[in-house]
Amino acid sequence: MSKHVLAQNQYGKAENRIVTVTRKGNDGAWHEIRDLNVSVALRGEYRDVHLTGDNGNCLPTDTTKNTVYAFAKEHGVDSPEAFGIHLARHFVSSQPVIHEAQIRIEEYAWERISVPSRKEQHSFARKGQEVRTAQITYSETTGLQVLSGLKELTVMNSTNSEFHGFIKDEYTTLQEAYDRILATKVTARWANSAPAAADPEHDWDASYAKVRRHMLEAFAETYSYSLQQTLHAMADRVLDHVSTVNEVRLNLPNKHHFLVDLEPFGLKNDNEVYFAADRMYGLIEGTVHRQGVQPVIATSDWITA
Ligand SMILES: O=c1[nH]c(=O)c2[nH]c(=O)[nH]c2[nH]1
Repeated sequence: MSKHVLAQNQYGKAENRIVTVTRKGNDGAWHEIRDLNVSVALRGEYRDVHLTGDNGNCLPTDTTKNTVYAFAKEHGVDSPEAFGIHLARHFVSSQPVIHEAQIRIEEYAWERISVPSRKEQHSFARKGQEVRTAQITYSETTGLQVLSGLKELTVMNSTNSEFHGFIKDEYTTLQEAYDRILATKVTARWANSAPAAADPEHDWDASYAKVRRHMLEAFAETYSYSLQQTLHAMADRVLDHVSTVNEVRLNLPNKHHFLVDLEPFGLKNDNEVYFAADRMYGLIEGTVHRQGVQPVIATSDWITA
């Protein structure tokens, strides 16, 4: 027996990253997403667990994690508050040794990328995190070089993404995917032409907005067989539509969303509940430029998801 006093204690699985996709409309083509970070803390009769090694009162943190995902399917996520109330009540009412449950939730806000030509809506951009960048170099010999860009622009397609037909060697375990979430945090740089850089009337805000719009529309409209293909489509679209841009470089971390297996709880996961992994991640990088133009954007920057 310890001569010291065990005071406040609590435990549970923290930071369960969960994305839900709800399909609406007759054909289910209108998607709504919720993106949550859910932490569970349980308080109750845990003296023995701490003092004697008897785990008879211990509901595993792994179970609390499973409960979060199963409840997202069973009850849906109407709001962080309603979802948290379901969970907190459940833990306290289902186990006599649990006297209090605290659920902490962060919700990340997304806005729809509206593509006027399209009725299905499954493309989103994370709100309010994007950073615009610019790098200007002036040399006596070579003149002005203006690189524009953005970073921290997180986007998601909740369907229209597949990945299959890849090499399978003795270490390959990845399953082929025929309907997956495609999400990435875009870092983009683009090189502006010398005449644009030298033009005192050049409207930099307008060209930024135009590049951004074409990248987002290409992301939303491309039916993707790989993030590499999406990367190329985004850069290509910018070069097609913005004549003052000569080169586009994109760094696209593949922000993986894994379908949660709900079968052990008797629930079918019809592409509705995902685990949003923050690492490790695939990192897809590439430059696309106009014919005859020498690429100038550095390829060695260290970009993280
Ligand atoms: O779009 C993708 N490109 C890849 O190269 C890749 N590799 C992987 O495991 N998943 C994916 N997805």
